[in-house]
Amino acid sequence: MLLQLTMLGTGSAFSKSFGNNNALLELPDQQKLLIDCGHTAMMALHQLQQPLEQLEGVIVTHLHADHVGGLEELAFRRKFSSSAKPTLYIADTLVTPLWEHCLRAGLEDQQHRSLADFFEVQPLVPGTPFSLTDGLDLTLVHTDHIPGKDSYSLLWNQKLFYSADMTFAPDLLQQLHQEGTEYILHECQLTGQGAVHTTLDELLSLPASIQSCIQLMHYGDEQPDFIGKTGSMTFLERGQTYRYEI
Ligand SMILES: Nc1ccn([C@@H]2O[C@@H]3COP(=O)(O)O[C@H]3[C@H]2O)c(=O)n1
Ligand SMILES: [Zn+2]
Ligand SMILES: [Zn+2]
Repeated sequence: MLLQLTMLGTGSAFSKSFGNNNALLELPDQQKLLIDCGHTAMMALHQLQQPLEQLEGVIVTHLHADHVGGLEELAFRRKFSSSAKPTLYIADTLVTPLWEHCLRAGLEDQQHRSLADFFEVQPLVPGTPFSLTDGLDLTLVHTDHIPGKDSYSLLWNQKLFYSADMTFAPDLLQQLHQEGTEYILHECQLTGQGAVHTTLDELLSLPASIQSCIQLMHYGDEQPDFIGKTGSMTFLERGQTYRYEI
């Protein structure tokens, strides 16, 4: 099964150079899904000349603006075009907070009173594989990010791990590696203490066999200073397409 991932952006939350860390995923059955939809996602799709009408859906990892800030525009533009509602794949724990705390103020009117007026909502049970299409399972893995806020990483067929935002979890990465995960797309804070993110120094402390599986994303604008300083780990780049056999 070949997964094709185009990075809409690879930057940290406040990056001005790399855009929000969001991706366009293309499945073997031609379905196109967004992985997160931050406030720069709509511009990134426009620049890639990717029509919104061709998106089947969006997967949401957690409720920060660099991951959900573009959902209002997506919802409005799909509502007022003739295309079908996009499917929203989201942890069951985040369905109500997404509407009540993020989207309701902008989207609600007398005719549109819930998330289901804009999206086909597909709640996912964290830890339970969900079959997206024949031969492709997505599992949400609850990972630590902001204390008290639910946040999820994505595991595809046990082979590809997409961290989204998380603090360093060496035991999880070790376990995934032992269970056959071949690709780890990991967020990376390049400077400072890793209070709510994983730092480059933490990733560099991992065994070499795990580092060789890692591609770095969600990095700050200082990234050019770190080229050549990440061991065998490479940087994912904005606008580039990557292919993973999983
Ligand atoms: N407790 C917190 C909460 C937020 N933040 C910063 O805000 C950003 C929100 O998006 P992010 O990509 O999760 O990165 C967060 C931190 O930069 C932070 O540094 N500490
Ligand atoms: Zn983020
Ligand atoms: Zn976050």
